[in-house]
Amino acid sequence: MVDQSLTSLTLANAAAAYSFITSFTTDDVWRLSTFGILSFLTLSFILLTIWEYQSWKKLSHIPGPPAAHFTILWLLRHAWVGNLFPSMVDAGNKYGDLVRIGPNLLLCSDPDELRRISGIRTKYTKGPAYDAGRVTEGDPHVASQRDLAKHKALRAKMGTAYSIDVQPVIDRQISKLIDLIDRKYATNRTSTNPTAEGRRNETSARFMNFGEKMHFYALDCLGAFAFGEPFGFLQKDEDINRMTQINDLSLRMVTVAGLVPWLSGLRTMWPFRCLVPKEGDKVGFGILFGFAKKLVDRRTAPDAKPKSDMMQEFIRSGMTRDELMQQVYIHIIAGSDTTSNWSRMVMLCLLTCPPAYMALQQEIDAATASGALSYPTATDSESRSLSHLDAVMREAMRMHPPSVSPSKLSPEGVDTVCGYAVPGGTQIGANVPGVLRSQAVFGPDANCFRPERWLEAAEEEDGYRLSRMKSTLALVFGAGKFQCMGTHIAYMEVRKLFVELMRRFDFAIVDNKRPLHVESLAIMVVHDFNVRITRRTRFPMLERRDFET
Ligand code: HEM
Repeated sequence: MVDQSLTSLTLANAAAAYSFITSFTTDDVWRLSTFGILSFLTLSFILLTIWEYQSWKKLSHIPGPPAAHFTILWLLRHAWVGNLFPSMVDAGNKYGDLVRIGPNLLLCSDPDELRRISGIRTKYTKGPAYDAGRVTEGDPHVASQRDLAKHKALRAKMGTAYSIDVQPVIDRQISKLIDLIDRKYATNRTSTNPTAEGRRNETSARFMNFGEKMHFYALDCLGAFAFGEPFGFLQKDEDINRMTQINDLSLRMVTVAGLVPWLSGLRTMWPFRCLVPKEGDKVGFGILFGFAKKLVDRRTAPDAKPKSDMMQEFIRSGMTRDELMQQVYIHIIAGSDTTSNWSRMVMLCLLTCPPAYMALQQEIDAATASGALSYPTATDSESRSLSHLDAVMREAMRMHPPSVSPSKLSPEGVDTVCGYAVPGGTQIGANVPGVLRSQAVFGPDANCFRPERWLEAAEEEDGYRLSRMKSTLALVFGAGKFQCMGTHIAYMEVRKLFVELMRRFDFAIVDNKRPLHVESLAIMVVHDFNVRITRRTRFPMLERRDFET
């Protein structure tokens, strides 16, 4: 009975509602929907304003470009057009040691603060920008690992691999490069060939893309000391599977994803996941996945013969299969663009500064003549004794750092950075390009490429200035618990390479007006760095037996 009356009541209500709705005219519907949309927009606007105000207020006491207080677009614009490092230097010069460059992003140019932020006992963690460096889902590689405990454990497992002797394999890649240059790109300064055609062939202006060859060299070194064999870039003298080309193209997206961290999350969603490299791709990074899988399968097979490379040490340290695969990715990402950029900038600085070029050549010639440098490749300790080479390498890196580290995340509570209160959860980036132009550390001519500053500082008795210059430059490799693990390897690769290049060849710029094209992203990208190479007569080239073992 009760049920029946309820049903009739509900039906009566529904009928009333229906007749109410059907009594609406088109105008009523139009007015109602306009009202709904306007209310929604007003509410969204109010919430957005409150959110913007709170986010602005949080760091409003820290100076910076006005637009950067409200939006990351200021920084994105500089990154997108490949002008990231110069804009960082400018911001530091204009606004001081701590600058607000985004609603929740600060840029610090004080070397002591940067060392503290990354120090061994720091409570700062890796910020969300590190997610942009992740290659696959699952556990990240060491560089993208943001969990401090997991990061520490992974670094500990990796430690011994970095103490293996990488010198012999680096020597072989240097010899391959020298041989390639000699066979394919170098010409003679003069020729005694009896025919005009012969003379032209021996002296005509061929040129080599130095930037590209440096990438080949760095990748082959990595392949050889990390995974037991070079990738073969130098041997084939070609961009195998367009690896370097696609790498360069992807760096713009990686930089943008580092500045707008939520973009990294999109790669797992449709339709973006279709664009992400995957195993089975015929070109680019996808090839890496297949390579990593095959390599790890081969090296962990029960009948695998142990090798003396880093991978063997990683296996010995008890890494899981996934961790071993991640090692392949991180080494290729961390160790190839960076080192090749350094070599490129050393060459650029030498070519555009004749006194430095001549002084270095004389130093290497004198050491060769006195028997202080071995043949066919000088040892690392012999190369270390070349003080001018050391000064040129450091000065080139100071003027043109190869990369910048992603920003760190401040701990809970309030920290004081450069005298400003910084609330927890704020991202702080290192203005390394700016720090390296510090007049307080490097002198009033810090904007000038002048390797002599390192030699002068080395002559001072107390050693204070030199040690301050060195520790400030070292920030290029990060600091403390986040510091680069391959610093000594990068130094060795570049130092040894330049001894052998400079004693065998002379180099000259091809396009004097624009020697190269640089895109300043989170990692510098270099295009069209063409050089002309002539053989020097003083020093013998290589025999094939010198490197085909
Ligand atoms: C000129 C050459 C190089 C430069 C400028 C450079 C720079 C850097 C920077 C800035 C970081 C991040 C630091 C941070 O998170 O604060 C890093 C991390 C790393 N680099 Fe390098 N790097 C170079 C060469 C290499 C090489 C040759 C290798 C390997 C053979 C390597 C292996 C690593 C690894 C494994 C990490 C991750 C460290 C961690 O997160 O604990 N790097 N590097």
